Amino acid sequence: MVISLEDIGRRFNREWVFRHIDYQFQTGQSYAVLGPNGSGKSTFLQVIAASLIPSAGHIRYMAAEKKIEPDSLYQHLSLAAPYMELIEEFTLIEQIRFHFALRNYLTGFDEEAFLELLGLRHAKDRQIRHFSSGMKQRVKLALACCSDAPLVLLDEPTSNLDKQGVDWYLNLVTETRATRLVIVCSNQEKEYGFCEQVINIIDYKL
Ligand SMILES: Nc1ncnc2c1ncn2[C@@H]1O[C@H](COP(=O)(O)OP(=O)(O)OP(=O)(O)O)[C@@H](O)[C@H]1O
Repeated sequence: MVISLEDIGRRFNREWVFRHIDYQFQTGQSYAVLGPNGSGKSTFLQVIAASLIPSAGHIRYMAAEKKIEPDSLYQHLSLAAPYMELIEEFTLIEQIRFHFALRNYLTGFDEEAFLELLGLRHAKDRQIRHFSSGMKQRVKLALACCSDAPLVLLDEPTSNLDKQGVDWYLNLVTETRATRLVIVCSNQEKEYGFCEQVINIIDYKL
């Protein structure tokens, strides 16, 4: 997959969050989008995900040499973000089965391998609403990384994770990021150290 940004910007009312970004994202590379709180990382990720329209410029998506329209980009991406909710009424196994009824597993995964990797087998019949925030974060990350999508977007991936959870996340990404395009929004080195490319959103303020 290739994502090309041509002079894109996004503003809310009169205030530009970022402007004049020319950039190209390519499969096989991982990218970190950095910046302090409120600098615009999540806004940028939502523009990449085509859930927010850029206020200026153009964004183009290509996969397997075919153009993808922004309206159908959702079929090619998976996302884990603080503003993305799990279905609290479902048990874990219901959540997993619901998700993978709509998306395919990444090659090499099935329900058994997914449960093994998630490490929450003991809680598979517990409702998500009774999960701790760290357990929910693990579920979100595993669903995003183990879905068969060429584009993986991770916003603040280690929020609510303890040291063991951070190590688990780093293993998950290492196991699943080959041959995909991964974009991580972060302000913590521990969660993006594996990224080959870095974008500082504060470089695009004016
Ligand atoms: N829907 C919206 N309407 C108006 N302003 C918004 C909206 N969404 C975000 N903003 C503003 O855009 C700016 C960037 O916010 P954003 O959430 O993208 O930052 P961030 O870098 O992801 O922050 P954090 O690290 O705290 O998550 C902030 O000033 C925020 O108030």
